[in-house]
Amino acid sequence: MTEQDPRSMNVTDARKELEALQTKVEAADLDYHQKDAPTLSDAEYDRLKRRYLALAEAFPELAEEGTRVESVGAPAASGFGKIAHAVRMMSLGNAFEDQDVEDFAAGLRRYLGLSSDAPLAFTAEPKIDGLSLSLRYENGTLVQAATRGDGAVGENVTENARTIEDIPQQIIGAPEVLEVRGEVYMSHADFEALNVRHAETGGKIFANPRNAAAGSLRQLDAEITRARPLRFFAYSWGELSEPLAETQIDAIERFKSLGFQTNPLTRCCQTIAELLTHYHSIEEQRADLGYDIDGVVYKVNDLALQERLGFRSTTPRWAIAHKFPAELAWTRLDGIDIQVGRTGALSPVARLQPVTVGGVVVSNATLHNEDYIAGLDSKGATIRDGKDIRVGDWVQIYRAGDVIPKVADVDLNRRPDGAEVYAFPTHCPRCNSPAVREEGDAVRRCSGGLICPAQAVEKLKHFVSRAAFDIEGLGAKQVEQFHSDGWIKEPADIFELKERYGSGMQQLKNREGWGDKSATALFAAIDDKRRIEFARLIFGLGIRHVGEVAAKDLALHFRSWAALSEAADLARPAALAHRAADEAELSERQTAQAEERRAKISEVRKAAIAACEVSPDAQAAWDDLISVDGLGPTVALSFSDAFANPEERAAFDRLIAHLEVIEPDAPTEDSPVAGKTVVFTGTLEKMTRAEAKARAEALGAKVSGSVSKKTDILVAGPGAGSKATKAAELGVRTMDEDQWLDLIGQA
Ligand SMILES: NC(=O)c1ccc[n+]([C@@H]2O[C@H](COP(=O)([O-])OP(=O)(O)OC[C@H]3O[C@@H](n4cnc5c(N)ncnc54)[C@H](O)[C@@H]3O)[C@@H](O)[C@H]2O)c1
Ligand SMILES: [Zn+2]
Repeated sequence: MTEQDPRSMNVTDARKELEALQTKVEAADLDYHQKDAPTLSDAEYDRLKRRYLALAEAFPELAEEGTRVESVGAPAASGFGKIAHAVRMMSLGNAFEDQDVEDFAAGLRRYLGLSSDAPLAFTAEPKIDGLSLSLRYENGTLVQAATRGDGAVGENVTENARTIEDIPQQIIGAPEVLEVRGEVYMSHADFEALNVRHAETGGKIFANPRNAAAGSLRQLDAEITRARPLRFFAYSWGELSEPLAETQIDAIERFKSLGFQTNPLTRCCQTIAELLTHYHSIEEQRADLGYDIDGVVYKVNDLALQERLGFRSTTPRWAIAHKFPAELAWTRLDGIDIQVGRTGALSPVARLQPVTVGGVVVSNATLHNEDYIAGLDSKGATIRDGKDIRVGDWVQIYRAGDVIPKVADVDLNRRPDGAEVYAFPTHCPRCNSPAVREEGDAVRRCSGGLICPAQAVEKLKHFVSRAAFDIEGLGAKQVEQFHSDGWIKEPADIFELKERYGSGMQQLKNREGWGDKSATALFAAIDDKRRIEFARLIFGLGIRHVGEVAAKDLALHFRSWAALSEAADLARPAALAHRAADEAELSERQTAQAEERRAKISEVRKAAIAACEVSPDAQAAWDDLISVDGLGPTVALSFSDAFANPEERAAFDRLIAHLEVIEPDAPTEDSPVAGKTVVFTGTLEKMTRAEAKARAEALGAKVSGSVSKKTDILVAGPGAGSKATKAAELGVRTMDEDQWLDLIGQA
């Protein structure tokens, strides 16, 4: 089950998937939060939700079209009185890998303008798997208890909460108004005893302690709750008449002194390394705790910083839940399928005896590449103790977070007799062309080019994807259909669909899933894209290594198709010389002695280039090409290869004949910042970073991410850190946001 990268998706496919996800997530939310009877595993639910969020983020316009706006939990169930929370109750963002935690902390530092070595402490505490509850005390007396509900309005469970021993009815020395928040949960022992009792008396059997806790608290008759052994940990707060403390950890201490249970594994950590150590220590104690936890929650300790960081729509920016990894499972590898990608890459996929991993049935998993199967990493070092993977083997499947399941390990004890070493195909399984592996490339590629149907379909999918031509009504599925019918083989064919098959549009209208309206709409959408921005066109060609950024830079630099293809032609001899030099360098690397290597290599490169007798014009064109922002020799070479390939070039020409290219706006040359290198740092208040960059570039400035001697201007907002220091050292002109806007005449 592979998921398509949202960035390469078409709006039609995205809408469909979003709608399907929305229906599933909403149903699961109701089953879980309202009925306390989940119909999906948490891992599967999390996967759906993350996928939903990733798509909604990539296609904000779809989220605005009325698809589900993100929310917390589920609305309060009918039957309960409703309580509007004075301060919203939130969910938590998730981290799965250590890297996610590093990214989280780095993001906070950026947001706060803290340098990477400035102190930033966090609390770490178990994430209790129960349900959250908000308790309101006025003048020390418990007056109200509410569930989270949808975050804004919860269910009134005051009478139920009064039956829980861990929840004090009276507290002494508290602020006049104090809302204590925490988790209601049930211990393993109590959960089991409850189910045994219910089995005897014919009561409801709960699937897990969380459901039992939620089902027990959310009873219309509080006397039923009284008979259920619920517990409560305090970890947070809502409305307060005066501050509780200055730090998270002191606030927890304060709860403790007021008579609440707080989790004994709560710690304050000074570094990420400390957080991770504590995470692993909690993970080790997990089985012995006697209650369910599903991760560790990290919170910024300084409450003033929490305040500054604030909230996103449903989660605080200052906290994250570091979830425990999804389970592992063993199963049999029944076969290895080879998928062929857009650039011909052959990717091995494990076909598995279906197995449940973290609540999801997995029947496919990635095997990465040839070396991975053989037991090697990209540098040739052994992995899995050098064990290779063979068809028939028992393999361990690992699945965490959003990540596609992967084959992680092999059980040699269960290897069937006669299992053979896997021979990676040397020919493309789709077109039978030789599959070649170049020096330094981990991937073997089909050399069939345009004759390979697998590559052709992937290229077409790329062509209609969101960042390229983004043709409404023409998603991956339609492209596959049209290609298998022989209607479209290459991008140019899309623009001939109407002439070829459109007379009366009989053919299309008669197809299943199509009608008069959708066929007409499709042709209109195609016509709409006959005028296309230059950068989208370049990206849509699907040249290896030429991504969105390189395409934009090429478009800005060359401005017209004629100039672009002319540059490719002119630079070709120098590109070939560059390749010859690369090859010479590679063989030299294998022989030369370490000390002499550098000098030797540059000598060998020079000789290889000299042997190619590159004209000064060609050299200048090549130098120009690799100097295009962010391009460099690898991308430039791949670009040059594409244009020098006669079949590909002919396909480009056929496509261009249908198009009118919209050239990018010329940057202003007479602006005060034209040609200047600018760096933005700190918090910008009047524009986003992206806006600031776009405006500066439109005025002919170059925007860079780091301060160096080449920097002309540093625009520093509040919270600017090391960049401002460096600029001062180098004597770089520094100004604030207003001065900058003044300078560019946009104050
Ligand atoms: N299986 C299903 O069908 C299904 C459906 C909906 C939700 N879910 C589960 O619920 C989760 C989403 O629910 P969510 O929005 O409550 O998110 P969440 O449970 O992942 O995280 C937020 C919650 O963590 C709790 N929490 C526990 N310990 C905490 C601590 N020390 N500090 C702060 N908060 C703490 C709070 O109640 C808070 O509301 C999903 O990840 C999924 O696992 C499952
Ligand atoms: Zn092929």
